[in-house]
Amino acid sequence: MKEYTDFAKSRRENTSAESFHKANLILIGGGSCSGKTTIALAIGRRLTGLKTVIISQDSYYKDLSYLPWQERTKVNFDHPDAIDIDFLLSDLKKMMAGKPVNVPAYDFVTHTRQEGNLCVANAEVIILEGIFALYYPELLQMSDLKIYLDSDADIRLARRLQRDILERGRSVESVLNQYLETVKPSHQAFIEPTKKNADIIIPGEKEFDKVLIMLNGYLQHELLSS
Ligand SMILES: Nc1ncnc2c1ncn2[C@@H]1O[C@H](COP(=O)(O)OP(=O)(O)O)[C@@H](O)[C@H]1O
Ligand SMILES: O=c1ccn([C@@H]2O[C@H](COP(=O)(O)O)[C@@H](O)[C@H]2O)c(=O)[nH]1
Repeated sequence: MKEYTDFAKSRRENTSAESFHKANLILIGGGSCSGKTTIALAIGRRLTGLKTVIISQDSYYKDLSYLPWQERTKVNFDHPDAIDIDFLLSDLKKMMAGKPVNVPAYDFVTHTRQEGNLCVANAEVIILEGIFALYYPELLQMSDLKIYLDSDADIRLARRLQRDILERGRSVESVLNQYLETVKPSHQAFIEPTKKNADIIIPGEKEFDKVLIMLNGYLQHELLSS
């Protein structure tokens, strides 16, 4: 489960649900293990004065509980059809209108989605991170800022090997097979091309300090002065 943080006392906490202003949506796309979650959390921590929520697009993977186990493992999770985009858009629209939403929880071991325990309400800034965050046109249209994390494929694979074995119950063999069969070709076909939809492209292998100072200045100016 990714983090929800009420980073600061809301500047609009006395505002009634009916008169709630539209929340701002920041999209963070890029390849698997490019650093999307890391920078989302860092941006969120710096957005003082705004009630910020971080949503992982991974929470909206389609629930494969209807498939036999062997069939589930053959699914291409790096194809845009693997995401339940209608469900994600519906939840995001509610969140942006200030309405309460229970974000689902996705289990990478069983490839199933359950009811989650992350409840979002009255968010002022929504940060959505995911490999397809910059893919779907309707999502792009709803957003206020689009960021792409750009990391070399070999760095991403090294990070993914470590992460998937430690956190997602995979073996070295399964990570490498999945990478060569679906992750790498789908990255080239569907994810890398979304870079052109970004407002900012951030190198995902360096320290983010300078980028965060610049982004924070921009966001504080844009969001707090609106
Ligand atoms: N700029 C960076 N420098 C070094 N390690 C990083 C950097 N960004 C992310 N990582 C590490 O890479 C791994 C994957 O990062 P994460 O943010 O979870 O990627 P994503 O959300 O894109 O899949 C994590 O272990 C994280 O600590
Ligand atoms: O059941 C699943 C669902 C997804 N994946 C992989 O997850 C990554 C996306 O997550 P990141 O946190 O951005 O890395 C994607 O590349 C899928 O291959 C999975 O393995 N199993």
